[in-house]
Amino acid sequence: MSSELSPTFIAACGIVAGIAYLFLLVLYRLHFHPLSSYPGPVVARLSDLFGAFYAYSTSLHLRTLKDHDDYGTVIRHGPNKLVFNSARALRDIYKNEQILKSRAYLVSQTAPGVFNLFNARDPQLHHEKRKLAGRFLTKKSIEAFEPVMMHQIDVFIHQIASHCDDTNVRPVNMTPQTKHLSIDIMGHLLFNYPLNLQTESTHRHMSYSRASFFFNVATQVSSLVDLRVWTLQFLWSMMSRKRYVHTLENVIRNCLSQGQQVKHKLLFLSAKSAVSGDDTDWINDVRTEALWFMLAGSDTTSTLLSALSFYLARNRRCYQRLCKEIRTTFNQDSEIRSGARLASCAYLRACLDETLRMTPPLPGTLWREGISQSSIKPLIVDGHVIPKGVQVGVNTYAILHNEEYFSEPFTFKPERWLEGAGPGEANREAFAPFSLGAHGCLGKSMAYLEASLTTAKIIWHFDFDEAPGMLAVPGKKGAKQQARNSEFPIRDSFAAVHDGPYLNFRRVGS
Ligand code: HEM
Repeated sequence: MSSELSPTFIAACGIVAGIAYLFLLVLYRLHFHPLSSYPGPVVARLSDLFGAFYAYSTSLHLRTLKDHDDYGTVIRHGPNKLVFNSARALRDIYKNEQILKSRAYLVSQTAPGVFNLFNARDPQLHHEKRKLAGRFLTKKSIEAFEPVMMHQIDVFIHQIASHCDDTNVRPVNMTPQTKHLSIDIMGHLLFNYPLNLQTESTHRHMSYSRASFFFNVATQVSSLVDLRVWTLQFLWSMMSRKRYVHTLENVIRNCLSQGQQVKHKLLFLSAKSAVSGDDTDWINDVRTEALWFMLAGSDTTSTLLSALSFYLARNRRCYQRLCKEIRTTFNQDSEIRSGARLASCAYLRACLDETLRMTPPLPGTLWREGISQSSIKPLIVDGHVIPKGVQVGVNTYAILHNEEYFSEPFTFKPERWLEGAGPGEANREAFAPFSLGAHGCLGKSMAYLEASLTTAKIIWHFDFDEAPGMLAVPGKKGAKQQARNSEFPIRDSFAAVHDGPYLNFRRVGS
């Protein structure tokens, strides 16, 4: 008899060992894991692939809302993940110095050891980067930038006007229109560079980046970070990254060739001070920052503007009230700018906030985890002691539809944001579409200004309503559910993805 084991025997042992391992893992995760007492879908309690699947199908926000309805305020949405649905958890997680962005954010690294503002987890490094970038988003800097932004908004108004002259009335698809506007504005903010998506087709590929989709799928499986190959550099080289990155690189090189003054403008994206035209490291550094900055500042504002136009087209009472406010506050187009008059438009601000509530541009769960060294003080979220290594978060879409904080959450009611709104008043403590704390949105003031000016100008120049039969409803199950609830249909790709609405515009008084 041969002493060697047969390959069949080895394979059989391997299979048995594999099955035994899986069986023990299932047993452990369901019954002995520190989070085993938390409710949630069985598949989510067993594997991160649950989140990855729903992220892939771009409906994770809807699934999370449903799971809160089915299982309660705190749910287990991965073997090591808890999602909360309370205002207290928002504060405990996002305004907590003991908490960092989850390691999962590192999937957006383009090379080991290279970090940008978005994925810098080290508090010191993040603070330094935020300080550099923040200099260009202070109140004073935004005021100085306003004329440039205004010029782009005027181009936008001109584009809409070209759709409604007497001989050529065509519906406007607000999604690409607002994307082109917001990317053009970001091009000027970051590089003082005219990308001109509004008027030319050359750079329009920039409005189709799939970076945030891959980021969203990958961050659901945080163990992928350990593989280090799962970086967006790798993913983008497979997908559309090349064109986007090349465009950014060309823009940066072009700016550098224009001289020292422009270099200083660009410097805010890099902590390095020595800059020369052929400094490849510096260019890579700036490019990595610029990529996420660009996405952060353009996809989001475009969602806000598209969704608001959808809600106004569908809710005519709100539309009439906003028209009255804008057309009585401003006597002419040139009066529409930042200042006391714009600030007095309380209903405009209420419409923006209600849109951000119903259609948050970043609708998902922003994962965080405790600092690993903080072993002395246990991490507590909404009264729950969080074991080490567990990721926590509040799902933005779910909390903004939580009936406890916002009555009739699927109804567009800007009035809930007005002072003295009474019993139905919105709960501001549960309102964080820009997130909170050290990693909260750096461009919040700019986003409100851009959206306020654009909306005020649209309303001042045009009347609009939805183009018959054309209002976009992408054919996804989740989107249908939203449409039933009279919501602007979005897909969750970290940043919201959408199409439409299609609107018919007429010049006021015509
Ligand atoms: C309606 C518009 C916007 C919304 C709803 C929004 C929302 C957010 C949210 C939720 C975050 C946190 C992301 C996370 O924790 O992973 C964030 C971060 C950020 N946003 Fe915005 N944003 C908007 C517009 C803008 C604009 C216009 C800019 C730039 C001009 C901008 C720049 C940034 C930056 C730089 C960060 C990273 C901050 C940090 O990590 O310290 N955002 N934004």
